[in-house]
Amino acid sequence: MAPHNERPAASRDPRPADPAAAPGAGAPRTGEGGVGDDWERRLTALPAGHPLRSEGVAQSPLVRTLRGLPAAHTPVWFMRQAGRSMPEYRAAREGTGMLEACLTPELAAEITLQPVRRHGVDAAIFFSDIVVPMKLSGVGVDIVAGRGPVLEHPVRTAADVAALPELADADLDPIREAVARTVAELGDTPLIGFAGAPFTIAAYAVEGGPSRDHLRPRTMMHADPQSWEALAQWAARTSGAFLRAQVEAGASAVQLFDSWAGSLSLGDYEAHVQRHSADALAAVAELGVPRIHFGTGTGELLAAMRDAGADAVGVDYRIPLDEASRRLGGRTVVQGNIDPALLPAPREVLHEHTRDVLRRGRSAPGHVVNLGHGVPPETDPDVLSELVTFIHKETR
Ligand SMILES: Cc1c2[nH]c(c1CCC(=O)O)Cc1[nH]c(c(CCC(=O)O)c1C)Cc1[nH]c(c(CCC(=O)O)c1C)Cc1[nH]c(c(C)c1CCC(=O)O)C2
Repeated sequence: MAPHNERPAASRDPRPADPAAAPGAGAPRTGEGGVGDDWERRLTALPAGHPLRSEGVAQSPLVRTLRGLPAAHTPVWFMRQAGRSMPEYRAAREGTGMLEACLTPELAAEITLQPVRRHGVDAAIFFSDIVVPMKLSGVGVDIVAGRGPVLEHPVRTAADVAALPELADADLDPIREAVARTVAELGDTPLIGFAGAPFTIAAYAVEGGPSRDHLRPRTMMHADPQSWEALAQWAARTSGAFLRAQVEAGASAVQLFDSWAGSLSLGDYEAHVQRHSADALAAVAELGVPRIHFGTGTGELLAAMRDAGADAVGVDYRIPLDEASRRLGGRTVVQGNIDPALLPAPREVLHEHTRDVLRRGRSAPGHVVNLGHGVPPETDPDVLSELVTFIHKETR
């Protein structure tokens, strides 16, 4: 790997940078997990030959930043970077259903690699979907184009919950194979694995499909707390196993997507949701990979989401990163939060907004640039490539 220019972007880290330092060599910033945690100790459970054990991936801007260490530049990747905005994605997906594509290892690996090749982003995100582990366990679910996940039978009663099939370890083999194929091509670029958080998974299960306010799962947690508990535990086990399979096969970081947690009050989040997300994140704790926790509309939940066991918190476009960092006590790495609405704006407008995001991100102990939510399908892919170059130039 080329030696890194170790000058921190905005001298936000007063410690001298040492490019030869082993992971975890930095002085701890906090004593309770998150930034500055004892990474080296946490690596011991990772399989031999794992990419995170290589110098290239361990010293990559994404991994260093998520660990709270200074990096060569501010890393950037985009949620939904693999998808309909790219002509090569549309070509690869031609005639293949979404879930079928996710479960064809060669195709899933190829699609995962496409945005890394095209945009030069600092991470790949595994091409799959939050409902894939549900599908692999045997639940009747499909992804309907333009709509999202739809279940054959919504899960609404104690009997529905009791009938949910358990995911078997061997069910995850196509995931392991796709991840292994992907990391074999990625070199020093880390792969981010992901899963849906229990609330977001349960929201699809109880509603039976996409919904706006997620009323049914929110009703269930109060009206039938036992069923809610059993459903959320099932979702945490299933998502946890999905995360673990990706990490063991080669993912070097993970993101838990609680996309719909923004419909919850802080009280409901703490009483009925947080411990289940903590269980999902705990499934990879001993493997030592950095963990990102993301939701939309979750400005009130940021600290609670961090406390579920995350090293970094993803922030949507609704609150600025300096305010997010303040709510996190200034001790947690943040990810975000370019407003996807600005992608088609004139270049100077997008650049000014991006500079503002970078400036505000400097108030946190680390900043990974992302969008506030996924790449809209109609995005001009050249805008994303140019944005990556711009961010790297601004922060080198
Ligand atoms: C809520 C959610 C889902 N899936 C996901 C979430 C959490 C993130 C978020 O909040 O957006 C997660 C997801 N889905 C997909 C990825 C792949 C990696 C990446 O980010 O590049 C990831 C991380 C691929 C996908 N997942 C889906 C697509 C589009 C399918 C297609 O190309 O036909 C992709 C690329 C389908 C999907 N799957 C889901 C929805 C709402 C949709 C959109 C339906 C549509 O508009 O057609 C459920």
